[in-house]
Amino acid sequence: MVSVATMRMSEQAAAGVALQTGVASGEARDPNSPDTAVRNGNAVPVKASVENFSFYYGDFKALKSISMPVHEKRVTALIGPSGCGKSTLLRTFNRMHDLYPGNRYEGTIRLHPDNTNLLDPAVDPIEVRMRIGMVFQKPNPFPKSIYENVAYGLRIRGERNRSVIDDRVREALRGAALWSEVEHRLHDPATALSGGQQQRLCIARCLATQPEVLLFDEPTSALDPIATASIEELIHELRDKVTILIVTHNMQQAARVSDYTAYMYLGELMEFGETNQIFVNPKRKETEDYITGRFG
Ligand SMILES: Nc1ncnc2c1ncn2[C@@H]1O[C@H](COP(=O)(O)OP(=O)(O)OP(=O)(O)O)[C@@H](O)[C@H]1O
Repeated sequence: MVSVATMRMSEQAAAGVALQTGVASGEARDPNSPDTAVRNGNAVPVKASVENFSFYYGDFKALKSISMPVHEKRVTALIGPSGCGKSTLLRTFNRMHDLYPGNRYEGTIRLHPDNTNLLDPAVDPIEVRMRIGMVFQKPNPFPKSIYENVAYGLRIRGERNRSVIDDRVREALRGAALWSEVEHRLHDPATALSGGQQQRLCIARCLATQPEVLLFDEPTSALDPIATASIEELIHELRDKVTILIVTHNMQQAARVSDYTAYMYLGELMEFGETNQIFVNPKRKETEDYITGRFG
């Protein structure tokens, strides 16, 4: 991720700003495997591979032959101008498009290590959503207590043991950096929380079922700067535990929180790379124009 993103990219480069990147650590698999990518000299496993993926809303082709890796326990940002297909791609990961008739997938999205094609009609979308959680733009807690919001997914999975549920709820609220603020009011309605707390509750709700991937669709666009900073900090902490994909309109946020960035335009993937490379030394002029605010 990039620690300084407020200067124009060309100024950053000229000033020789040393941009900090998350350094891949020793969890590497075989570097020659197609499921790994070499980063900073270390192999980073791939959690999901998007392969030649296209998506149609009826006759409209919204995504065109996208291929990219999603690295394990890293944050990947999807950026690009309005309508380029960021949300369409993100929502594909938990098969949200299945809910509407006329939508059509082509190509594959494979989840590793089991190589499951998430788009295979034989793969149950409910099972996909257990493995891949989603946090939306606006916090959307259920009209239930704080505790029940987090316990919900566990109960759906059939967990009945009260002490197991208690432990998992506590662990998920801790994981979402909310525990200390709610431990004495677990049975209050979730709607009594502030917007930022509600968003962290929605993150805890996802974490309770221990997903492998978390999808964030502009998770801070409805929040004030302080709540935004706490969600960004949380995303930074969560990347040790879970693979994250985030859609954001905010270039500085993409630079701050992500390890990898995908720049999309008109349904195509224009450029994918490490975030510091994309922000400091993009290969394509279109990417540079977007990142520097000359376009979009
Ligand atoms: N339900 C739908 N039916 C038909 N077309 C759609 C539908 N949803 C999105 N589109 C179209 O698909 C394209 C990609 O939309 P998408 O919402 O994925 O873009 P985006 O990059 O996330 O945009 P934004 O940043 O404005 O949210 C756009 O041309 C949009 O108009």
